Amino acid sequence: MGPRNLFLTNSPESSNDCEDNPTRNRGFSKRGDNDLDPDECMQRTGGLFGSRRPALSGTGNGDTSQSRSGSGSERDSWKSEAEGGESSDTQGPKVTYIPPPPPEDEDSIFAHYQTGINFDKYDTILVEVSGHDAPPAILTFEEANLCQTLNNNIAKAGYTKLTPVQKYSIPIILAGRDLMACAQTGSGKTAAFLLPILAHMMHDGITASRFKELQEPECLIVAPTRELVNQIYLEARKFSFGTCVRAVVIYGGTQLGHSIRQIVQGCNILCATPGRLMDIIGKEKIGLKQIKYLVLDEADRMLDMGFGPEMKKLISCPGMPSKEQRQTLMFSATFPEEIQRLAAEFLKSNYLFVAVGQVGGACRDVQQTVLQVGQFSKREKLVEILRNIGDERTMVFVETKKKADFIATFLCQEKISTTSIHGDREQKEREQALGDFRCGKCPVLVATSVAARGLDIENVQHVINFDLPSTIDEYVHRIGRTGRCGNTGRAISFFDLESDNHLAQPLVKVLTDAQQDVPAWLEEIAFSTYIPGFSGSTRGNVFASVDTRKGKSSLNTAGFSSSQAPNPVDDESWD
Ligand SMILES: Nc1ncnc2c1ncn2[C@@H]1O[C@H](COP(=O)(O)OP(=O)(O)OP(=O)(O)O)[C@@H](O)[C@H]1O
Repeated sequence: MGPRNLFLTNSPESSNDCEDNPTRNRGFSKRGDNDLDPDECMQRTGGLFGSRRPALSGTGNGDTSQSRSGSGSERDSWKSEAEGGESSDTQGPKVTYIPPPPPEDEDSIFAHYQTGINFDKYDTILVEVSGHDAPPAILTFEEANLCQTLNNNIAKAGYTKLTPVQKYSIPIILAGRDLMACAQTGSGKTAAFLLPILAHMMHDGITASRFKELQEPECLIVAPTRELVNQIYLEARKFSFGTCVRAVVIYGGTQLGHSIRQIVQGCNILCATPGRLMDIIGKEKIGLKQIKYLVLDEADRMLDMGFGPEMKKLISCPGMPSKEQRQTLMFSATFPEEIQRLAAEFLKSNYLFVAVGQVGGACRDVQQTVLQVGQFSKREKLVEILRNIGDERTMVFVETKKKADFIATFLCQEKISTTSIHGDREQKEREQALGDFRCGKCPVLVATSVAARGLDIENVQHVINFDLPSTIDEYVHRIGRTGRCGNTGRAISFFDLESDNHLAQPLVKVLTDAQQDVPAWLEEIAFSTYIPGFSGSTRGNVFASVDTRKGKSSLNTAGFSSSQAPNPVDDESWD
């Protein structure tokens, strides 16, 4: 395959890219910049430079002919989005992108990949449920007593056996309880909340219909990135196939009018990114009165200081039922303890906490390797590894959007077929990039943290951390793009002694807990880098972090959490 998707980075704007400035990356800026989902914010005000960047030249398939949006504006708060956001004619160019409609044919709707050789090993993972009066786990789909249509859809999706998080979460949700669930990446958390919610809706009936002027969905699912929210929507659409439940997705970077048109056609399950959701609420295009189920996927991310304020605004929006009157469900693979405490504000006091294996632990089906590679040797090493890998699908994570462009360009020049995804690309380009990667047209995807969480892409065999992320939780999510659903995968991380030492200790712990080899040099750095309160190796401690209501104060696998860790350079850690 020839080189594709060259994204040149030598425009004056990109060399001045403010988001590479560390002080702008953590939501502390004096300007009140809020480091929210650039997905949501960046295209609204036209960027720091007042307008979108000019089109960048490219080669290959020509999909770079789109102009790229500016970057600085992505720090704007949701309020300014809602007030003067995409829909505003006065601020920045209008977003006109209308995503292609989802597939209509049954084969595409139910297309799925095979579970891997380690799927059955899920059964050996320890599960802890805390909180009072938890209903017993179920062992089979039949025990869930779902309606025939749902059972048919489950079968068509290729699900024959429940994963642990499903065994425990489904009866809890069916019993009407609030839930915080933590389970390893790729272990089926999406179906764990979708199936029981759909079962409730089928049982209780739905009120929203296309004939109503104001759409009032019964279920609201929020997630941090556009691609993830779209993926959840496709899952909701799959499981609700043949029912009268209608799922809708709305996200930034697309035409606002398109989002509204989707909603007015009827909306029972609304999947949304926070910025677009607040826009639509602000425009009174949906009512929240009927919300019975509120789901925060990647909940720790949704509650951290990037999205947390928006989520608080969401639950205090006019019409939103109080936590006593709705069912609130939170899912993630990582759940720092201080975020768990914040979550209490959203949940009934008797919520249940399900921990499948180690909270924040890495998936054991991913073989993890950490290499000591200095900044200036990284490119050479990357090419060497990619040449060995051949055409196997690989995600390469870097720390900044600018670097994503740069590395993608570099790999294309090296004749390695590469595409890229990050928050400065137009939504159309992002979707094209993901599509090219999914179908194998471009086996290498260079990504920022925007692609770290939730994305479920078949056959990703390798994850390479060209740059390590600033937090260990982010590391766990990134490497979780491979080794999904019982399949095996490999993760290789470049550890730079100049910048990554703060990660040594939590990294050793994550490796140890996942029964991976720990390089002696890494252990040495870990021991010499003191982190107050870090409990060191806890191989024997299966639940290093648990339900915070138990009053334990041990750190989770992270040692750091996303809200407290130093975040020196990761310009999309808040995406
Ligand atoms: N019981 C099951 N049987 C077979 N496949 C399943 C089952 N449950 C989920 N899957 C499949 O496993 C894959 C991973 O599921 P999902 O994306 O929900 O994982 P996740 O736990 O949410 O991961 P992440 O933490 O990365 O968001 C999906 O392709 C999904 O369709």
